[in-house]
Amino acid sequence: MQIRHASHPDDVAALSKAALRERFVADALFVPGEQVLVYTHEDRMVIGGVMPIPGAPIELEAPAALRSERFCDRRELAVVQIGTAGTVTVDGVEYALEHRDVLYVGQGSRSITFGATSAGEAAFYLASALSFSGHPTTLVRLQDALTTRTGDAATANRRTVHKHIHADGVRSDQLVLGITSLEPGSVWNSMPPHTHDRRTEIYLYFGLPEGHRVQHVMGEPDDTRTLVLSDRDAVISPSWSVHFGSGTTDYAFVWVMAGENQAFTDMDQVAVTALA
Ligand SMILES: O=C(O)C(=O)C[C@H](O)C(=O)CO
Ligand SMILES: [Zn+2]
Repeated sequence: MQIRHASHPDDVAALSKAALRERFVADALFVPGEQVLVYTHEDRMVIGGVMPIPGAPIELEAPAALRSERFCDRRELAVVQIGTAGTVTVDGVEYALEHRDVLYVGQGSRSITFGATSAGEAAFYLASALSFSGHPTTLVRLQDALTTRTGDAATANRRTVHKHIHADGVRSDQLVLGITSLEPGSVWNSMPPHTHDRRTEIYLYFGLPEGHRVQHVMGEPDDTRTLVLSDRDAVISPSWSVHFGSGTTDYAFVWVMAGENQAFTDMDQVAVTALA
């Protein structure tokens, strides 16, 4: 498991592009037949990718750095299907996840196994935070997520926000998670920009066609840096950082937060004219 240390905003200005990526970007998460995990000390979140292949299920292992017998001994976990089909079996109960379905796995779950079928690619994105309550494991299908449309085509940011795990939905201790999709012709996500000092947020961009990129903006509002991201790259936003970006075409992203509260609206918006 890769380890990313927590960061101070003053560090960011002096970092080279390569060092900025090493601190905040997680790429190559999706490797056929493997489990790839990244631990960030920002709110002790873990993200990762698991890509089983048909006939070779993968059981989630607790990396040594967690010092726990099982992954969910002290953690809750969200599993997002960004491929097309596959199964997650939690303590003997099998859940079939289609594209953009999310499985919330409660703390205390013992055995978590990822499987693929011949029906399509199984690409599971994992996001986890500390938890001690043992909330029930629950499947949230895309069509059951809380759905809102926001933004404006005139400013190229018309998008649909699906909230799968949130304060008024599936119960969790920390995780708040959803999927946002840009409409054709719209490219700017998360406008107007914002920070939320009480939560870390991680984006995983996906659905970005070959030959396209997202220019992701991070940093304190008055001292931003950009990162050019590819399909299936994740980027960690510490609580002090804005997190927005523009693609060379439309795309989608999984956003997941953990921290002090689960209040989606607890954010400090930043006027575009205040960015530097
Ligand atoms: O497009 C958006 O707006 C978002 O998806 C915003 C994220 O959900 C977010 O940053 C929540 O804090
Ligand atoms: Zn946010």
